[in-house]
Amino acid sequence: MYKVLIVEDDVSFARLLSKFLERNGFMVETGHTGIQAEKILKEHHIDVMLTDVRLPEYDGITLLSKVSAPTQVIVMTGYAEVAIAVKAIKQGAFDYIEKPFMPEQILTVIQAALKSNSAINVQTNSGLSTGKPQRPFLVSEAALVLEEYISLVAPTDMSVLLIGPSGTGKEVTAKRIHETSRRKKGAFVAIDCGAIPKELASSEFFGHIKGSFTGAINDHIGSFEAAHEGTLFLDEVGNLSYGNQIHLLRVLQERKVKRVGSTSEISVDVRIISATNEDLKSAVEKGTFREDLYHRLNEFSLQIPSLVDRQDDLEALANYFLTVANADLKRNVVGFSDEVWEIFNAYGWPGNIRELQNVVKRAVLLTQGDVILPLVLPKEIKQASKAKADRNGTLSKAEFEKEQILTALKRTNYNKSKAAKLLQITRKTLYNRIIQYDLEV
Ligand SMILES: Nc1ncnc2c1ncn2[C@@H]1O[C@H](COP(=O)(O)OP(=O)(O)OP(=O)(O)O)[C@@H](O)[C@H]1O
Repeated sequence: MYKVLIVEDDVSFARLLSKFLERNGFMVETGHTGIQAEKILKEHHIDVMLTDVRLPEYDGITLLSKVSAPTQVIVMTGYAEVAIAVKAIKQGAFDYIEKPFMPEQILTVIQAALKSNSAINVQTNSGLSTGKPQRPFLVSEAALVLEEYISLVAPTDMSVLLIGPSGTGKEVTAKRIHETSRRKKGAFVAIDCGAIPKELASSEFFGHIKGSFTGAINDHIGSFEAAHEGTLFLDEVGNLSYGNQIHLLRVLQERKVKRVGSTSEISVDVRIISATNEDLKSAVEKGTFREDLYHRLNEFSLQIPSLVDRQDDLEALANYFLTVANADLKRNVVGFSDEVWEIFNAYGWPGNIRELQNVVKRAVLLTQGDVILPLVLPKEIKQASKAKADRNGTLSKAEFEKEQILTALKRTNYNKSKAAKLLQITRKTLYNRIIQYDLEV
């Protein structure tokens, strides 16, 4: 979780801002003066500092000089304090924001600051150390909405049903809910309901005692008991047999389990998160999935988007998997060529995040030089993206150029010098094109 330091002498505004950022998944520290902020900076790792310019003791610009990398600083200025904002940026602030601002505006600036930091980390990690990043910094609309829902539902004990295609990160989401819940000290136990034979499901869920059936050579703790005071993740829940659905429902109603072969009941305190990649509602209509169980599991449902529906996360995810693969394979690959990004952006990723992860790892393994080239990508990915490019062949030259410019700007976080470099044109030409195409940047 990223940590933000708010330095603001208006205590109620600081409190409001802090609550808003916490709801959006950040950890927050607050200081009301420069001296308090300095102390916090010494004691905590701060990813982003948001500071007011007008502070008691000394101002935000002086505080800026006491901050060192990798903390990014965003200065909050009053209306018409542009000169101060410019001074702040010259002295190393990442950006400034004029008060009053909309909550979404501050989120966008913080995300941009973190993104520019994560680019540095990716390079450092892939080049110099083997440390793996904790998780990628995702910025798509879909990822932000998902994060918001996770932070709302995690502190409750509601049963959550995760719905989404294979490889989209349902288990990762279930773990995040667990880790940000009050149950985080308890176990996270995952069962793949599609993988356990029907006749062993009871023993898997509820345990058994020695001798209760052929092959039961020892007492066995079931997943419910193992997840006591923690979270039980039921993957592919739609694959449970009708009989096992009845057993599961009974336990969820009574919160007690009986090991197979035993008569004594054991109380369990378990939160259930389940996942499905099929339409459970239609299974209910067809009568293959019990409606009462469906409602028990679905106190809150979350749709996990396909990778193509969160295209803005592709770059962060690919860079993240590059860093992880470098660490795993002890390699030093530094990035992807422009052609590879084009192929990645055009491809449909039917296997979603898992497929991207596998493609990047394989590419790292096959790469001889510093940069991943199309050469090391699987043929089907190149073919699919070529077909898409051919279909787009009807785009006019101007439309094509416009798209290229927008992609480059997005990829460089709207840094025009870097975008021009990427496009292999001069800054002046880029400015001319922005005016010519009336691009909002
Ligand atoms: N947000 C993420 N950040 C980093 N890695 C991720 C993220 N989401 C998914 N992954 C990776 O993608 C792979 C697939 O994720 P996961 O197993 O959670 O998907 P799933 O939807 O549960 O898949 P299935 O339906 O096939 O069980 C995993 O290796 C996981 O580590």
